[in-house]
Amino acid sequence: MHFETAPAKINLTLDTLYKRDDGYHEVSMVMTTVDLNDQLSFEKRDDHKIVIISEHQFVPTDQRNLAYQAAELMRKTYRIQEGVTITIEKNIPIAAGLAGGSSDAAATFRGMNVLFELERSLDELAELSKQLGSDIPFCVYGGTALATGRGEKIRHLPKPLNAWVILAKPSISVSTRTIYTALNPGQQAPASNDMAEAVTAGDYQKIIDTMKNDLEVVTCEKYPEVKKLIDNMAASGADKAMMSGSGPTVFGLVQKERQAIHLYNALRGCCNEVYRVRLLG
Ligand SMILES: C[C@](O)(CO)[C@H](O)COP(=O)(O)OP(=O)(O)OC[C@H]1O[C@@H](n2ccc(N)nc2=O)[C@H](O)[C@@H]1O
Ligand SMILES: Nc1ncnc2c1ncn2[C@@H]1O[C@H](COP(=O)(O)OP(=O)(O)OP(=O)(O)O)[C@@H](O)[C@H]1O
Repeated sequence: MHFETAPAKINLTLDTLYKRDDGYHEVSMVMTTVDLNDQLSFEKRDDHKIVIISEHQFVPTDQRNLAYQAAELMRKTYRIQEGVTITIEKNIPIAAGLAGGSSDAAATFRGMNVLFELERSLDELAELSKQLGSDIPFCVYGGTALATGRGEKIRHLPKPLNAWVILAKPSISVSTRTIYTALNPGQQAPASNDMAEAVTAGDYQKIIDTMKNDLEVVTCEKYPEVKKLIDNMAASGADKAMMSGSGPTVFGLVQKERQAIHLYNALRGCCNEVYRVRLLG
């Protein structure tokens, strides 16, 4: 039996540069992990099957699960004969913009690497993983990174300084594809290089001043409750409130624990799913 932790990620920046010929968007973004984690366990089986176990009612346990797809790809690539049982304890909200499924897939690449004693590098696993999703290579490494291309090219950054993150998820699900499809890219000046500098310098104020997400305007137009939540979080004392990924989760950053408790309690009044976590990066 082997265990892996799969953390959620937030985007500190998300610049959309242009639409590419392959249908994806060229992006530049700074991503960092937070301590809201799924827990996965991996156990060998004799019968060649990939079995996903999850008690969460909305987590698919068949081929639609990204962890299943990762296990299948690992088996094919490294000619693994045995099967695997993957148990997923789901704590990251689903379809939330927090890369929950991508992080489970990434944990499966790492977990099977250990379980079957493959001794492959994280670089090799990240390279393999990109065929399943743009966010997965980042999740293979975790930490903090500047991601470019369609999100799969990773430049590691140092851990950002300590900060509290309040996450609030409205009770709607947002399709990443739908949001990218409605996007008009390249409308705002890119901020990710400045964010990479701010993170490297450990400059909290510059991090706050540089945060931006080009997908926010698209999601807010379709779902006005997301915009309301961002405004509510800012009014309740977040140093900066912004949407993560394609949404609908909104997060606010603060530095002091008492501010974090205050913000958490304020948000609990208007939103069912609220989490108080820390930057892990
Ligand atoms: C919104 C983010 O989560 C920010 O980190 C990512 O950009 C999305 O990453 P992801 O969920 O891993 O996305 P994928 O599974 O690769 O792609 C889902 C859909 O999003 C769109 N997509 C995704 C990434 C990208 N750079 N450009 C795109 O246009 C494509 O329509 C694609 O069909
Ligand atoms: N392991 C998994 N956990 C959760 N959802 C999964 C998983 N595998 C596949 N899915 C499917 O993927 C869809 C998106 O879920 P996920 O939680 O990964 O979204 P997300 O956090 O918005 O992802 P991203 O931020 O990468 O766009 C869900 O509708 C779900 O059916």
